[in-house]
Amino acid sequence: MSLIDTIKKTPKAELHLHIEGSLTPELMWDLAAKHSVSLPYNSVEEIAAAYNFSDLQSFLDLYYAGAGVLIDEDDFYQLMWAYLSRCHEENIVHTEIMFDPQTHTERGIEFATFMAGFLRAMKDAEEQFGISSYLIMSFLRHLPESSAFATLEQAKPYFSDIHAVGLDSSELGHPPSKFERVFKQAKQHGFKIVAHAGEEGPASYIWEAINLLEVDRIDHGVRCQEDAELMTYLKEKQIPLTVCPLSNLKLCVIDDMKQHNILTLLEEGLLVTVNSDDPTYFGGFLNDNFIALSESLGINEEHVKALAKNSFIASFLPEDKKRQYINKVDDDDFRK
Ligand SMILES: Nc1ncnc2[nH]cnc12
Ligand SMILES: [Zn+2]
Repeated sequence: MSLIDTIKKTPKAELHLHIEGSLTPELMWDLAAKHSVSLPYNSVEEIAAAYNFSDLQSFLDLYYAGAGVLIDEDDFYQLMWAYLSRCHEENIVHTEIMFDPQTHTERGIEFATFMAGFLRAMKDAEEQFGISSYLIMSFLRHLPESSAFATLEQAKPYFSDIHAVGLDSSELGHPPSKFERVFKQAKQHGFKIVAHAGEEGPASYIWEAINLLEVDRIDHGVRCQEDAELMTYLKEKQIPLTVCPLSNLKLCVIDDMKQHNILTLLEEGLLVTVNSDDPTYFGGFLNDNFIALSESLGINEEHVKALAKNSFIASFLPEDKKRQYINKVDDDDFRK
């Protein structure tokens, strides 16, 4: 079997995916027409052609504008359903999905509207495809701490539907320490904790995420290599990094995929996983990220299996489920 077939057929979990970043240009176009939202584009092709970014902020500006077409419950259903259908095609059997409540509540959309759409699609995907999915509620770090506290409060009726809280948006100038008190409260409510750190920001932000937010995983974390002590710590504690190769390339964190450090980190013994981040903006879903690594870094079947196993180890699934999936990665029967 070719490596591409192995990539496609291997059961995988995805742990770093922003649902708003899976909005296709086609769905954006259709929903804009449905709600008479004006877009600064004249066609689906023009939307796709606009996706050239110089850094994280240049992407975020388009990403938040694009989310403006998501208005009613069915829009959020369609968004989630499209992503989970793609998971089914890609053999993603479990996914932990970030959503940004403030992107919607700041526009006057009710918490109940997007939660109902998301949860209905997640239930349908579980029933029709057997895909399990968890939600990660992410706070926008460019907004004040008070807004994150208000979001945590608004989420109260949905606490049992949410597995973890996270931190995303503009990293530079918004260190994890800004949200220490919110995450302390979230932890007291029993949530798992993740945070974007070390994507554009320095290694010190990764230390803050570990020491102040007490994260269970770091999202991105690729700048950890700048601090040898941090590398040793991440390895010893096996703190997972949810790495997003095509995202790093598109946002100019690296100039060339050949420079990506994911293979070095894997071979050094860090618990790294492959993820798509915002697949429709960055030119590829999960399997495309694996394929990019095979083309540029020459990853082989053993690497693919190790990365797929890591995705389950690093997930928030119960231990027995993790074990079942890890065994399945080694079980050649899934390829037949
Ligand atoms: N790659 C990324 N970094 C920070 N915030 C994000 N929100 C969506 N994608 C993001
Ligand atoms: Zn992200």
